[in-house]
Amino acid sequence: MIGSHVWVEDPDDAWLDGEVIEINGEEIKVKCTAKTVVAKTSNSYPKDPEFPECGVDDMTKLAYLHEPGVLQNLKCRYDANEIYTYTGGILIAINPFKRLPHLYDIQVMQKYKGAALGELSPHPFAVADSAYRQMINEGISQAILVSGESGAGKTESTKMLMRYLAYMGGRVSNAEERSVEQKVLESNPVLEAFGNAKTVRNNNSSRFGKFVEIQFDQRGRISGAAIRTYLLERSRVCQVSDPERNYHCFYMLCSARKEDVEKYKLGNPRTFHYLNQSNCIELDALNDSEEYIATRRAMDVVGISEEEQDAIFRVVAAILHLGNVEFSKGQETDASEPKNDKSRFHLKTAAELFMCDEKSLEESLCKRVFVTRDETITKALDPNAAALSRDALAKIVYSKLFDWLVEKINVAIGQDKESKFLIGVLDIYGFESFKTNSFEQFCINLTNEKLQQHFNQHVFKMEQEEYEREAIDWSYIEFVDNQDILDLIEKKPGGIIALLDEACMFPRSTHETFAQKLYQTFKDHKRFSKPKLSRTDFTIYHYAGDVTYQTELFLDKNKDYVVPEHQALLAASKCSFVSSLFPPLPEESSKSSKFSSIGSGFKLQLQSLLETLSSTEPHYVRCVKPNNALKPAIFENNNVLQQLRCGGVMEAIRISCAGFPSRKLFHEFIDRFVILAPEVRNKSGKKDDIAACKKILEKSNLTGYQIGKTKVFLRAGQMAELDGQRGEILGRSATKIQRRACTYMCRKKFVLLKSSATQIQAFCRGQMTRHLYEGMRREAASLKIQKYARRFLKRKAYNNLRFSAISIQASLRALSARNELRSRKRTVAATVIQTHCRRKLANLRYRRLKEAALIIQCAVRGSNAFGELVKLRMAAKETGALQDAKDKLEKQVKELTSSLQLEKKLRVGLFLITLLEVDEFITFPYILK
Ligand SMILES: Nc1ncnc2c1ncn2[C@@H]1O[C@H](COP(=O)(O)OP(=O)(O)OP(=O)(O)O)[C@@H](O)[C@H]1O
Repeated sequence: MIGSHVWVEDPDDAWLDGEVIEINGEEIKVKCTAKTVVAKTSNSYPKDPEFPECGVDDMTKLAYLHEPGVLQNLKCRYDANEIYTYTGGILIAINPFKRLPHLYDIQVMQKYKGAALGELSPHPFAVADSAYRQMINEGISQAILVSGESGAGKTESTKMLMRYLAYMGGRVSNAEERSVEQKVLESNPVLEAFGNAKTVRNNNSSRFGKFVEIQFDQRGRISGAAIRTYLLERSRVCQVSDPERNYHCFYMLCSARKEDVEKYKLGNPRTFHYLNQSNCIELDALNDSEEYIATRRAMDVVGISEEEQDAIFRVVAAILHLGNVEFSKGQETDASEPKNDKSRFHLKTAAELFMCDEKSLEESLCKRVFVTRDETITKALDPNAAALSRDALAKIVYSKLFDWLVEKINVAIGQDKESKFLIGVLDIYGFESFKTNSFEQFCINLTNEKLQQHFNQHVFKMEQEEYEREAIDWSYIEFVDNQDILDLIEKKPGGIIALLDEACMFPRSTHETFAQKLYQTFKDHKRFSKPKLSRTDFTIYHYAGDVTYQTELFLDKNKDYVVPEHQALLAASKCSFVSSLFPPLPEESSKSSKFSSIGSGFKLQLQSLLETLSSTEPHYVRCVKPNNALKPAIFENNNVLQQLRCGGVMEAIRISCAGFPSRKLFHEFIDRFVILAPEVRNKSGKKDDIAACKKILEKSNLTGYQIGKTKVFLRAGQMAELDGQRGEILGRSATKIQRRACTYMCRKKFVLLKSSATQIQAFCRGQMTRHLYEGMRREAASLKIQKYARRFLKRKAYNNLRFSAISIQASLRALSARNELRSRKRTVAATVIQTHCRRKLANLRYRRLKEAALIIQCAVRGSNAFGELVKLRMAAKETGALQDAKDKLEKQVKELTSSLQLEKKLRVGLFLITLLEVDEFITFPYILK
């Protein structure tokens, strides 16, 4: 319809959404954001107008379930850092390529503990929890299969699953002895150092498959564990393409502490042929010297002794030196010998490190011994063959070393043979299709075909078989069965592996003859083809896509036999560790064919793995790599879609939604959901069971379910719906029980508190009364004391006052007596003084009077004399008798005054002068003489 919104296919972006602007018969024109696209109506899908902004956490909840809808959902969740999404029971994990620590901390684990799958956001913890609970509740072993292409995040997801299982089933370990789960988790760095390498697809790619089996005891506690590894990529030891790296341990050892580097005669990794074939030596995010220390620490933890560690790294160093031994033509025809001194040095060092004989090492590389019925022939190898022999030795030693490590870790962890259940976690390489695909890809893809079949069987095939068995009404759901591909590869006789083994056993076979044989045998097989332009390649139409394999190295890589010369050489090593890697072969196998097939061995390993898996309840985690740049926040639609298709996720969604993904046996169903219709309880018999199930389903208002012969079949989401209703009722009941329990407990507490309170009160009151009484007593006592004190004080004050009064009186009396005495004395004294004074005054007056009388007398006499004098003077003057008169006067004055004091003399003088107006000049000299 014009104006409606649809999804249309696009070669670049897989799916584009836009508005229909034109319809021409079978074709529609759609206006998308960046361009206008013309597409077939059949290739377009309607867009959900009410698509939730943050998507849905389970694809089966999508209203419009189609490829673009799934993609849109994953993309919008990925953009919001929601990297996990369910597809029914499958967990899709999209690699965030950035750390999201908040998703994995201990609080998150606590949250997921016991929560039903789907109750919380999708998470590996939820998958692990569901597996753990199923194991405990139903007593069935579980398996969690983690798959995805290289770099999709399988190993990281596996670590999360293991951490959660360790959290749930872990024991409290003491400080000295580490628990099983700790040992399992701590063995990771060792396995990663020796089994991981940088590839184009992943900087820390596991180059081996891993199945960790965690064993539990009856009580659900971890009691043991075992690690099984699959098909380590051996060729990497001697062949590295740019920009990849060899196994991490080689670079770590070259960056080890100085004394180790010197001990193993190592140095710059670029000087070693096995490392310098690629330009990539260092990794940004990986510090090799720190990793070396971490690896040694992890080795300590898993119980690898110091001597063993030394031997392990000696072997690693020996491999590097071995790789530097080059060969040139020897003196004999077709013979070879170490090329130069440098090669000889490395050969000698390798022999020293392996602790074997140098000459024997050289011979084991440059010669082959053939034992025929009649004689033993020694054949020299040409330089090329010698180099191949050298590489074969390096590879076999490394792979034996890796196997030894795995075995050692297993011994250190310890298995519980008595264990009742297990949870296996499978972290195995995903489907691979490169430009050149060799034997490794062939084996890896076989694994994925096998696992896909397991998945098919579980999700689809068993589903359909069950529907038929249960005789329920279902429309036939087609699914892609890959049994024919498995037959093509592993059928015995006649499958590709069988033909390869055959070719390996015929000395004259080459990869060309092998390819021809394949073409002949499978020319009509619909899953096999011969590429037109190639004479030795073959293509298999795998479930996940077509892969063309190059057969060149198939024969070599399939041969898993230790060259007897190498075996003999290293078995004779003086180092017990090295010789233990090559224990003597049993008589039989050394006599019979030296060949054993890696392909067949691997096939058997897979068979055993699948047997284990089929005895477990599987859970699936599909890891998806959103881009090839290994960068965060880039979501490449085409890339993701391809992986979803390969992982069978799209098919699973389709089937899951179309069929009945949830089912339960009647009694299980009733046990679980009887709470929804309690009235059906206590009825027995099959008929009753069916009626009870129907009743429960009716009451829960579900439609579209089916009742089989023994089970109830539910459509996608219905189990969750029932669980939700059950949860609600249980929740309500729990609240009721809680309420009762709370009331009971509160009451009990209350009564206890009340009686305690009464007791306390009584006690307090008693105490208080006593205190009061004592207080009062104390008060009374204090009043008495006060009274006495007051009395005492009053008395004391009275006494003081009395005493003071007496003393004052006494002192006053004394004072007045004294004063009286004094006044009397003073009166007497005054009288005496008065008398004395009067006497003195009288005396004085008398004297003065006397003096005055005298003076007056004098004066009178003087004036008389003076008068006489004046008369005399005048007479003298007249008579001349003045002088006589004068003398006379003077004499008289002298006489008069001589007895006088100076003052009186002066007064007389003055008197004379003033009264008598005597010339002072005359008077004074006389007077004063
Ligand atoms: N959940 C995650 N959170 C953060 N980073 C992750 C997560 N999952 C994966 N990665 C990143 O992606 C890288 C590749 O992941 P991982 O090694 O688990 O891939 P893989 O699928 O095991 O690859 P291979 O098959 O090559 O071993 C990790 O080194 C890590 O950087």
